[in-house]
Amino acid sequence: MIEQGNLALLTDLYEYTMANGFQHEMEEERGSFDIFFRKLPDNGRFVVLAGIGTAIEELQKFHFDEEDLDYLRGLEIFSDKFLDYLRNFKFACKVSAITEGTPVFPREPVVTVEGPLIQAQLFETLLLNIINHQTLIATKARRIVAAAKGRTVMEFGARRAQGPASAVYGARAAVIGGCTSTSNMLAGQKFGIPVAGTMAHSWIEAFDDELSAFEAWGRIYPNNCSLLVDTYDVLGSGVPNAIKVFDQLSKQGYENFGIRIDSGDITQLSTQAREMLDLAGYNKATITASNALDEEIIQSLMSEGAAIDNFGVGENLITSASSPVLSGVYKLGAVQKADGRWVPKVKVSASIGKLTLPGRKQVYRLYDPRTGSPIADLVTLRSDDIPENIEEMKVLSADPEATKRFQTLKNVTAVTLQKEFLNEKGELQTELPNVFEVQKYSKAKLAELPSAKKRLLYPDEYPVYITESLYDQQQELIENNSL
Ligand SMILES: Nc1ncnc2c1ncn2[C@@H]1O[C@H](COP(=O)(O)OP(=O)(O)OP(=O)(O)O)[C@@H](O)[C@H]1O
Ligand SMILES: O=P(O)(O)OC[C@H]1O[C@H](OP(=O)(O)OP(=O)(O)O)[C@H](O)[C@@H]1O
Ligand SMILES: O=C(O)c1cccnc1
Repeated sequence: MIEQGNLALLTDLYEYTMANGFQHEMEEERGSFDIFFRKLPDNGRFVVLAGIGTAIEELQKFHFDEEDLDYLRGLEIFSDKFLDYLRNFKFACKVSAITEGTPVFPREPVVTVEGPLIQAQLFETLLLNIINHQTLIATKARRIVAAAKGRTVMEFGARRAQGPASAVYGARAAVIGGCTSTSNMLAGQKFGIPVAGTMAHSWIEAFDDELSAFEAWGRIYPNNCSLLVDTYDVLGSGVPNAIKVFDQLSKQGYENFGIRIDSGDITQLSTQAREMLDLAGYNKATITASNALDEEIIQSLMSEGAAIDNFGVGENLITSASSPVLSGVYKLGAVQKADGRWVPKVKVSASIGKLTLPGRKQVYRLYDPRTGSPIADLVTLRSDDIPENIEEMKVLSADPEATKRFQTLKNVTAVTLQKEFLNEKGELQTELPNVFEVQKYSKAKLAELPSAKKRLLYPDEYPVYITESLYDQQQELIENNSL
C-alpha cells in the first residue's frame, strides 16, 4: 500500500463529484486554494510544518490506472468526458509552500495550490491527509526532543502506529521533529534514516537464563552490544549480568556497550545502574530508557536527574497521543474567471473563528533587525507591495476574535516564506531536501524563536498579522454577503 505510488483515489468522493461538476459548469475557471491550521495540538503556539516533500512527490505521481477508471466508471456518476479527462490527466497546478520544517502559525497559508478548479479540488483530501499527519507527528517529536535536552530520541513506534503508512511516514516526521533514528526498517530504507535498536524481552526469555542470553548477544554483536536489563531484576541481575558480558567483550578489545531499562522507576533504576556501570569502569556505556515515555515523563526524569543517554519513544510519539488531531484545512481563496480576472472568495460561517482570508496570498516572517529574532508573521495579498525593510505599517491581527486587532509595525525586516515548488507543468522548481536536511533547517528556524514561544506549558503567543488591504477585502466580501 505504501509503495503503490498511486494515491489518486485516496480522497473523499465529494472531491470527484465536485471536479466532475466543475468540468460541466466552470471548465475554464481556475482556483487558488490554501492550506492553513487553526487550532494547534497540545495548546502549542506553532506546528513544525512537515509532509511537504511527500506531498510534492505524490502530486508528481498523480495519475489514473485503468483499474481506477473502471472503478470510477462503475460508480455511474461521472460523465465520459470527465473520465477521459482523468485518463489523460496532465498536472496543471502551481504549488507553492513554506519550506518543510519551518515552525508555522495559525491562519497563515502554508501551502497554496493554483490551477484549474477541476484539478485543484481533487487534491484537497490527499494533501490534507499527508500534511496534517506529518505536521502533527513532527510537532509532537519536537516537544519530546525539547524535553530530552540534547539526549537522543529514538523513534520506536511502528508497532503502535495507526497502520503501516502512519508508521513509515510518522517515522519520517519524527526525524523532522528531531529524532535521530528509527527502529522502523521500512522508514530506514525509504528515507535513509539510521535504524537503531536493542532487543526484546523474548530474546532473554528464550534462553535458560539471563546471562546466557546476554553472552550469546555479545558473541553475535560484539561491536555494539546493548542489553535489555529489566526482564527479571534490573539492579539484582540485569546490570550485574550485563557487566559480566562487557568484561568479557572488553578483554577482546570491544568498547561499545549499553543497557536499556523498560520498566519501573526510571530515575532510580538509571542512577543506580549508572553508578554500577561507572564503578565497573564502563562510564561510556550508554543507558537507554523506554516505556510509554512522552515529553512530560521525560521532563520529570530530567528534573529528577535520571542518568539517561537515549530515550526510545514509541506509542505517545507516533500517535501524538496527548493531542491526536491536527485539523488543517484547504480553503478556496480566489477564483480566476475565463477572462483572466481573479475574484477573491471568503467563507463566512456561524463561528467567526472560521472566517477565511480571501484572495491570492503570500506570507512573510518579520524580523527585528537589531536582535535577528522573528517578532511576527504577516499574511498579505500577492498584490500588496511589501518592502524588505518595513519602516512603518498598520496591520491587523489575523485572528478575527482577537480583542486588540490593530497594530503598527515599525522597522522590521520581511522575509518571504512561501516559494514555488511545482510550476504549472508539474516541474519541480525547488529541490526537495532529504529528511536530515529538513531536520537541520527546522532546528535553525526553531532556534530563531524566543524561548517563551517554544516552552511546552502555556507558551507565549506569536502574532500573525494581515495587511489592511487583505482585511478590507475580507470585510467588503462579508458586507456584500460574498456574492
Ligand atoms: N521517575 C519517573 N517519573 C515519572 N514517570 C516515570 C518515572 N519512571 C517511570 N515512569 C513512567 O511511569 C509509567 C508507568 O511505569 P511502570 O513501570 O509502572 O509501567 P508499566 O507499563 O505498568 O510497567 P511494565 O512495563 O513493567 O508493565 C511509564 O510511562 C514510565 O515511563
Ligand atoms: O512504550 P513505547 O513508547 O511505545 O516504546 C516501545 C515499547 O515497545 C516495546 O514494548 P513491548 O511491545 O514489548 O511491550 P511492553 O509494553 O510489554 O514492554 C518496548 O519494550 C517499549 O516499551
Ligand atoms: O530496539 C528496541 O529496543 C525497540 C524497538 C521497538 C520497540 N521497542 C524497543
